Amino acid sequence: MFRLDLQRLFLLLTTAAVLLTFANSYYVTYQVQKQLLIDSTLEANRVYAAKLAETTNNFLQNAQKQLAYSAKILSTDFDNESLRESETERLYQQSSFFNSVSIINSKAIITTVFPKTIPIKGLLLPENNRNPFNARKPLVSNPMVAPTGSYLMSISHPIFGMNEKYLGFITGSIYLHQNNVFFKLLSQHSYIDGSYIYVVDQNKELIYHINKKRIGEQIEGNHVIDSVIIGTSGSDKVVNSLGIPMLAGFAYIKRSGWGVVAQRPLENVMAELDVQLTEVVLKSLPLLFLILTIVLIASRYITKPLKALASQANHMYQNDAEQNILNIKSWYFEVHELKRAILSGLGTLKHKINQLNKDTNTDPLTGLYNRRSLDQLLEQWRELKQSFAVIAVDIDHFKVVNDLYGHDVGDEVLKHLSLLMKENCNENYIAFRNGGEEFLILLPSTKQADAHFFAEKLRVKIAQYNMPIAGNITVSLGISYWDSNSNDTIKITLKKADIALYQAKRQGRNCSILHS
Ligand SMILES: Nc1nc2c(ncn2[C@@H]2O[C@H](COP(=O)(O)OP(=O)(O)OP(=O)(O)O)[C@@H](O)[C@H]2O)c(=O)[nH]1
Repeated sequence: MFRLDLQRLFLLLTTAAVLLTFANSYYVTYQVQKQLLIDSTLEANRVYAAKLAETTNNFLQNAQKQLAYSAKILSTDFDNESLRESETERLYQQSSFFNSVSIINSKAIITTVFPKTIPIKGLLLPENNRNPFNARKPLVSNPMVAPTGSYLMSISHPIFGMNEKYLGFITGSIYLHQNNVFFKLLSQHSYIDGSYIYVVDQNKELIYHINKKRIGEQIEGNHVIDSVIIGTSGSDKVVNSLGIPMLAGFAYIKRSGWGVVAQRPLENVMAELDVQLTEVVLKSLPLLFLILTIVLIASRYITKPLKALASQANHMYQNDAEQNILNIKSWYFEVHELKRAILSGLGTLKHKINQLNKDTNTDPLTGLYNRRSLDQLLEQWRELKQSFAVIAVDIDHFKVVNDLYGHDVGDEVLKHLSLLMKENCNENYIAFRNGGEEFLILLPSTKQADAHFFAEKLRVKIAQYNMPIAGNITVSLGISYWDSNSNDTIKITLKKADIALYQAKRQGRNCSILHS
């Protein structure tokens, strides 16, 4: 089964944490910047709309002042045609406010017009265009269709003669579908960032729009327009008549009751934000990579000793395991503790294994090596061609000891006898308990005669030894010899020692016989 290692886990978690932190910062920055940009765009548009409203207001005021001045001059000699003609021309030429200037008399007849090319002189003012005539006061009209068919709006001023007699009025017209003063005034606005302005009258009709075709269009369902024509100024989000979300600033033009709106598509603002954010991301990438590299190095540094410990824990049975574990650098607390625990565990394990080895290779009663150890050692010696003599030892009439004194005393005899054999063996001789009251002593690189001499010496020592409760006992011994030149197998050699032992028994016991 696939299991993540600590380094990958560490790397995965820290990388995820770093990336999430960065992503969160980007997200928060994006949200804050978005709000800031929206707020600043709304504010910029509000200020701009207010400025344009003020400019338009000033323009209307100036235009009315000019008309008032002309009305004053005309009031002195209204019937003078050449004065009317020169005054309309002067107003048209000097002010450059109007597309045409005309004078209407008290019978609503157009008496004078400039440029003269406009064929309306002598015409009666249409009933639906008589607002300025009837109002008898300075007026800014709503857009209307003139007798010539032009879509226009007019600014007018009444003319009063002696004794406040109403003589008629003078009016300047602005042709909304042609190049006019509004275009000069309002089209200075930069359209690079997708923003634009428009002006609506009290009837929500477009008086000015960058797209001239839309002039005269009535706009419904736009809450910004609804607000501005009732005299409110401010800024807000709005969806325009084409369904495009906009950030709009709007301002009321007091003198005419119109509204000016400056707006920018939200999408353009967001595109600007995307550019800014991409720049932020690109600039933070080096730091992100640096952090991830540090994380990678740190993960290796932190997990390296743990990995080494885990690897050594899998090779505990190797001889150099302990040294390898000691060589692992434990530079932080947990690894140090873990290393200590593993070393302590290894020590306990070694001790247990030694104990286990001892238990499986020795006889629990006497502490001598058992038959299993004997077989292993003889197998080794056979491979190494190690010559040896073997002495088979058997207690004489041991049954009698058991019968007379009990099994426990018999056990004590076996223990004492084993001790005696161990004490008399030099460091090369090895004694085994072969089973029951039979023992074997292996004497490596020992000739038959020397082995026989040793057997005799041992036999005498045993015979002289005073066993607890049982007193003196005797043993019988059989000796044989093996080397690599021998025709016998090791098994036969042991058998021969056995045969010699039985020979000793038959000869009366308490003696040793060398197999011949
Ligand atoms: N107490 C005790 N007795 C044991 C043990 N193993 C074997 N014996 C006894 O050793 C005795 C061996 O008896 P035998 O094989 O008849 O031989 P023996 O009495 O020693 O006589 P010979 O060998 O002919 O001299 C038996 O009575 C076994 O019960 C042991 O571990 N403890």
